[in-house]
Amino acid sequence: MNGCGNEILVVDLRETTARVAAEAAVALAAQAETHFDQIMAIHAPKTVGTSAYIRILNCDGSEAEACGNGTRCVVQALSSETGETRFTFETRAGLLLAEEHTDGSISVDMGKPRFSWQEIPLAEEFRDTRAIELQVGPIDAPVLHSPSVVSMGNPHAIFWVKGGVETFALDKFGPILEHHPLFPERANISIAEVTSPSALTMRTWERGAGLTRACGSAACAAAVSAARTRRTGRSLAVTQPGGTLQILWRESDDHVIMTGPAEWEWSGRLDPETGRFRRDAAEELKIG
Ligand SMILES: N[C@@H](CCC[C@H](N)C(=O)O)C(=O)O
Repeated sequence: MNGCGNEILVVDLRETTARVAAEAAVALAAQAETHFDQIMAIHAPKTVGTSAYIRILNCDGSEAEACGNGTRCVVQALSSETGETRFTFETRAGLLLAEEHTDGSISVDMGKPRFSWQEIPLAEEFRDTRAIELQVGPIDAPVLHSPSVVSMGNPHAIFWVKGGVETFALDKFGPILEHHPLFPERANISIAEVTSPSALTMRTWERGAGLTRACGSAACAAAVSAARTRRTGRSLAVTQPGGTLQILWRESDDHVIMTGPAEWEWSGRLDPETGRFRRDAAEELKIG
């Protein structure tokens, strides 16, 4: 599947106790046909009242706490199977509520952003995480500097730019910043440009996945950071290379609501331990 071009492998493990091995994820990511940004592994619920437990893996085999685009894909896969439209998922980062609307768009309640340096986490104390001391390029003429940092369950840094997000070499400085000692759990690195009080454009170098066409949690992180730094209001259209997400940072309960599309592409059978894979004939079931 894909969510705004973020490549997602949804793996249905509800009927088994098997888990996707990190080696299997790396093997799948290495093949053109099964290359993905994240795996969303759907497991039987662990907690009464939840629809499923979701384990998220990046293409380097590491685990992530949150994946907004992948969550919309899971909603679409499960709703096309069951006809249900509202789901509560459990992840490493807690509970996520999600809903499919009648027009096919899907909203995910991504929870509350966290701003303290310990929660992001950062390796050293920063009292104000709206703009921290970190820069790329010469000390007296940095190319990028003073990112906003926030946790959306997973760690994000957003550098504010002008003149077009595509003009910055994110492929070069993304991996360096992802592994910067300031981020003990690494970080998702984005560059963002505010284009109006209710819109921004951005690109993201994802932790564990590299350059992607979209990142839902980064879109939330950028929207919240833009509002928090008074660059925009709290309801924004966030455009990434793969498409546009609508992000609302709700005043009433501090939760961030992400709304956007999900698209089914094809299905197959997978050995979660080895990553061995066989694509289904077109007429076979999508999931299950
Ligand atoms: N593509 C995702 C984010 C996936 C996880 C991220 N790479 C991490 O390790 O934190 C999204 O849509 O949110």
